[in-house]
Amino acid sequence: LTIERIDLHHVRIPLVAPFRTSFGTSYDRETFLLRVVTDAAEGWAECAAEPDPLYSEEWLGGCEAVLREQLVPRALALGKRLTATRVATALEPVKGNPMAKHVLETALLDAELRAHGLSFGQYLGAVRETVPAGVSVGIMDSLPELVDAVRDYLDQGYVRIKLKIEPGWDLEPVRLVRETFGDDVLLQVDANTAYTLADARHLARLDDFDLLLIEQPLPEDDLRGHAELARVVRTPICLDESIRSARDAATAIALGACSVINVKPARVGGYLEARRIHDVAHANGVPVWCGGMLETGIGRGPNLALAALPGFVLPGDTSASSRYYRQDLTAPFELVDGHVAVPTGPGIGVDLLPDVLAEVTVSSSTIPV
Ligand SMILES: CC(=O)N[C@@H](Cc1ccc2ccccc2c1)C(=O)O
Ligand SMILES: [Mg+2]
Repeated sequence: LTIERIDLHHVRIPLVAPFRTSFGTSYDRETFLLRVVTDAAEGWAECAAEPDPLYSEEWLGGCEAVLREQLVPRALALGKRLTATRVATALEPVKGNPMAKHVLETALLDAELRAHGLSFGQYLGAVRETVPAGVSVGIMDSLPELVDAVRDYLDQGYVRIKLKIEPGWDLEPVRLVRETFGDDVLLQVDANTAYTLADARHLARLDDFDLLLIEQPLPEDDLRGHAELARVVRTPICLDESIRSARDAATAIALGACSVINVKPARVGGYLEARRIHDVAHANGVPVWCGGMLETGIGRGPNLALAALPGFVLPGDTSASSRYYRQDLTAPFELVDGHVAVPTGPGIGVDLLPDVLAEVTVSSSTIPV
């Protein structure tokens, strides 16, 4: 492939409802889409970062700068030899910055696969045509509002409920959801690093509620703490922010820091590394599931292809478009009998709706190639 043009489309899309986590509240999704025009086809990808570095150390301004100054020049240096796999290798000398790497690698992979008429599912090794969808429920202003939200999602058919928790909003909401909706609902929690090892005995009280897992209770760099916690808490520990690579996955598994992994391509630098994490976990008998970052259809499409790999045995956060957006940037992903269909078209298998993109675009810019 030869890169002919790269442009960024900064978008701001209102969320259907505020989304509150232990690290903040979002009222709309602000991000950029990267379009790469090559001699063979065009590719698109969505940056998962937010305006502020609260989920991880990356943020939109930083992603754009590192793409312009570091990543795109290294991809261009490949000239005609450029392929998505070669770009992934060319970007390795650049430390960190996985979300910035993910958006460039994914756009190039989209272009490459479209040129070959291959879908992400075919390329990654999908074994299913639909995947069961879970839903991530934010921290609410009151318990009744939480119950209403969970009831609505269950009525829509979501097969798993994930509750965001933080100190002061954990045991009560979990107990109320369990009491209200019964023991059969698949239920898990996500703390986004909000606790410390000093909270171990408190977190162990969640064992009464038969949760599938407790996601990222401790800081992302506290593998030892998660391993200690796993000795006190019976509920399986799942890591999200702590796992940046297949090597991190191997380390966390070996240390007993987790027994489930939330795989997010944007957090690990792209789909190639995400598949390696799947392979490492699968080889160790550790279940994985596909996490989400409030993606529009541009990011949701390839995530669904990943979620269809054999080791993705737990419902992911691959919710329908309507979970976050009244109007998605692509044809909406719908929940049908608790499942969402894996795109079958070439590349990411979705196409932007130009008028919707125009409506939510704040600005566009070009990266010199
Ligand atoms: C679906 C889900 O819970 N995702 C992340 C948290 C997250 C990620 C990115 C976000 C961007 C804007 C607002 C909230 C966000 C929450 C998680 O699993 O930890
Ligand atoms: Mg998480």
